[in-house]
Amino acid sequence: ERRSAEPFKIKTVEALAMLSRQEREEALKKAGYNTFLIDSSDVYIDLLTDSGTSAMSDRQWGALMMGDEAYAGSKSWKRLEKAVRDVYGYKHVLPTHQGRGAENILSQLKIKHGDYVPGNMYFTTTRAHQELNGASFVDIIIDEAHDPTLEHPFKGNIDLKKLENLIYEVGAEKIPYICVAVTVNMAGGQPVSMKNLREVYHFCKSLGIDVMFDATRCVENAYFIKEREKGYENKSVSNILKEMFSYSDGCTMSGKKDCLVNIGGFLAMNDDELYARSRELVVVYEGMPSYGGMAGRDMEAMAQGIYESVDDHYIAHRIGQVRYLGQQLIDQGVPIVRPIGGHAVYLDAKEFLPHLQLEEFPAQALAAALYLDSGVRAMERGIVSAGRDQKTGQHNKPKLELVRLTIPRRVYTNNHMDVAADSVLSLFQKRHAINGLKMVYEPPALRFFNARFSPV
Ligand SMILES: CC1=C(O)/C(=C\N=C(/Cc2ccc(O)c(F)c2)C(=O)O)C(COP(=O)(O)O)=CN1
Repeated sequence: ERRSAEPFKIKTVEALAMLSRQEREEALKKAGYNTFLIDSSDVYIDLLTDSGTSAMSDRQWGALMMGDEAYAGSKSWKRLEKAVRDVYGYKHVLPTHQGRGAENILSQLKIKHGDYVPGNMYFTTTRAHQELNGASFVDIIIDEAHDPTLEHPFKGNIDLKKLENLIYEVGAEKIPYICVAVTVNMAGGQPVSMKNLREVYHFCKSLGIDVMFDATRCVENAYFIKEREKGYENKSVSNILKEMFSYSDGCTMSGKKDCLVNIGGFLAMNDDELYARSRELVVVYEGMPSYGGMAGRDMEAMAQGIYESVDDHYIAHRIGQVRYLGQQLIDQGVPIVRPIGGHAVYLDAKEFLPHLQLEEFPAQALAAALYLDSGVRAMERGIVSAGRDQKTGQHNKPKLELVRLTIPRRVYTNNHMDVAADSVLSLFQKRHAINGLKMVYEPPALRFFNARFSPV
């Protein structure tokens, strides 16, 4: 089969930091063995996140010059509003500075104290806003999602039985909406099938429960439906996306991922009343409903990015590059979450470092070892990120103890993927020599951002 290449060429480059091992050791110590605290200037290949780190296109950079910075009624807002309606199909949209801006407004408007918000696996900021408004998050993802080795094509699916049980237990009136993440970040960038979206939507509507998507990586989800779900192989990604969103009442969106921008987001919905109330809160938290925490130029870039994100050649390459890295590791027997996700390759740190207890923070230790070995920066997505149980104060112990190698969009070449793969492989061969960490500073909330560790 003929090999393929990027559907774009490079026009601008940024020099990367080529540090010595000694310099990396110093940087790691300074960062308290927490990759979040390493300076970007000390990072060679930055796989911490795909959030806000993607490359913009020439048309997006050009659009910046068109930014209409009018305080009200900005032309740039009109273009962004049209792009959201065109691509996602919602009636109403409100701009926010990024995803959690939308989560804040939605949670405040929809949640009453004592409510339950079921969803397919937690996400840190999403759950934080639900809890801040008095709700309890309830995980209703299928059991398979918690097994990193299972090759289920749609691990992000919702278990309707779990949803029914929760409704039976607490009553539909205690469930203001369910949050459907497309794809599921903490499960390894795993998609939800169209069949599941359709079933969940019709079931919830029959009980008067709203369905709100966390749409952050929805184009990647659409691509997996095209690849894996019968009847969609000949549909365009933009076509599949429109159908996906028809099974929702609204969504929060972090534009920093699939919308190909460095800042931006939105809250969208079909309900007029929710829209009217959201407009008021946007003024309180984000600015006018015609800029929502973004400059006009940011809105231009995001409008253009939304259209580019559903280009079939672009998304095929994007998913293909993540798969290119993941497959190399699978071929060498390195334990990673299967199937390979849409935006990242997730190392199964529990399998990788079976000699470490969870309390020695295996994923944190592996991410630190990876940076030291090659300057590749990854993100801990395990017991540290899971934080402590609000009631017992004990560590939450998620089944998945992962190191996320997150691939920014249109930034790195496959040579960078090879460097990352070689580094992971080299550590895998010496995995027994990797020691655990102890937490020497634990912040009170969302500890993973600022916690500090030292080698045991
Ligand atoms: C599925 C989903 C996200 O992935 C997401 C963000 N994601 C990040 C950044 C991040 C966020 C929280 C962390 O604990 C973290 F360590 C990393 C990420 O890297 O994956 C947001 C929030 O969107 P905002 O970032 O635009 O506000 C909502 N929903």
